[in-house]
Amino acid sequence: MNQNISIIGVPMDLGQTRRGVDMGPSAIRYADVIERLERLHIHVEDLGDIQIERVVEEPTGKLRNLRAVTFAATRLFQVVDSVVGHGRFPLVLGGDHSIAIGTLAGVSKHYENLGVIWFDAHGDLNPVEQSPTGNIHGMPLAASLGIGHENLTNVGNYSPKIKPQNVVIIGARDLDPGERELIKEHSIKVYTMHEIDRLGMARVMEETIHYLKGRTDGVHLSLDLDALDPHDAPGVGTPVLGGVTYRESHLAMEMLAEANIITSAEFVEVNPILDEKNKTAKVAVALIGSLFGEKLL
Ligand SMILES: NC(=[NH2+])NCCC[C@H](N)C(=O)O
Ligand SMILES: [Mn+2]
Ligand SMILES: [Mn+2]
Repeated sequence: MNQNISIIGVPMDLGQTRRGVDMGPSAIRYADVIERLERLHIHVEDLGDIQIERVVEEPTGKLRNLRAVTFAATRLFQVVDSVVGHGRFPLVLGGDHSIAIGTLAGVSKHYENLGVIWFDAHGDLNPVEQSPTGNIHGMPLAASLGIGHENLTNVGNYSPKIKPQNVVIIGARDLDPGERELIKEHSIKVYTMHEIDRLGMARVMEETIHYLKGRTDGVHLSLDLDALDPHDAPGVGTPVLGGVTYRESHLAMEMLAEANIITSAEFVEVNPILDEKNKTAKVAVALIGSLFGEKLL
């Protein structure tokens, strides 16, 4: 793994309607993410937070806060682009999942075939018209595939960012009808909770690593804390019962560390207002530790 990490906070909460997820980056920093990484002898620089424009907006059709979300994504794109350009590993802390639009725009410019592991209870694949909520945090994977409002698909002035065959979704258990259609239409690889239960996380990760190793030249990990079961990660805005356990998610991170395939990552949807004594931020930091090679012995 790249031993030079740049941390970028994105205090974004306008991609959904539960207040508090903008405090995610602070909560993760207070849970000692930098100290944790430095103990692994990794060089960490903290670039601080991306500025979020807070203006009252009328919804654009079905889209809530399109202007502010696009503005933040464009800023994030610029910072991530420069971090990757300097040979450093961007570690993005959210913020709601809409920020993945900017992260992927910044990362994918530097790869021919960027792979994406979307660790999430949701698909975040809603085409605008089929979105049940109008919340942009339910759309970033679609936007990165080139599907959605052009403000979102065109961040960084190119589209699409990624190819459907380079995406693996892990932990899905809540998909909207439009998302199911898209998954079928583009044959996107998905490990729902059903497959995780049947095969076990070890096999799911072996297959995922094998699949992506053969076809990609870099892999971005987009980890939504709501992939975990709400018992283990209660501080999220859209919890869904029956999720990945604390242990399974650690195993997943450890196997990614061993395989040495991850070239960028983001940890999103930590909402301290909904959390219990910063538990979810602490889980995020523990997972980041495992992703960067923390071991007991
Ligand atoms: N990043 C997330 N937590 N996304 C949840 C999305 C929920 C739902 N599918 C929607 O479109 O609103
Ligand atoms: Mn989710
Ligand atoms: Mn998500």
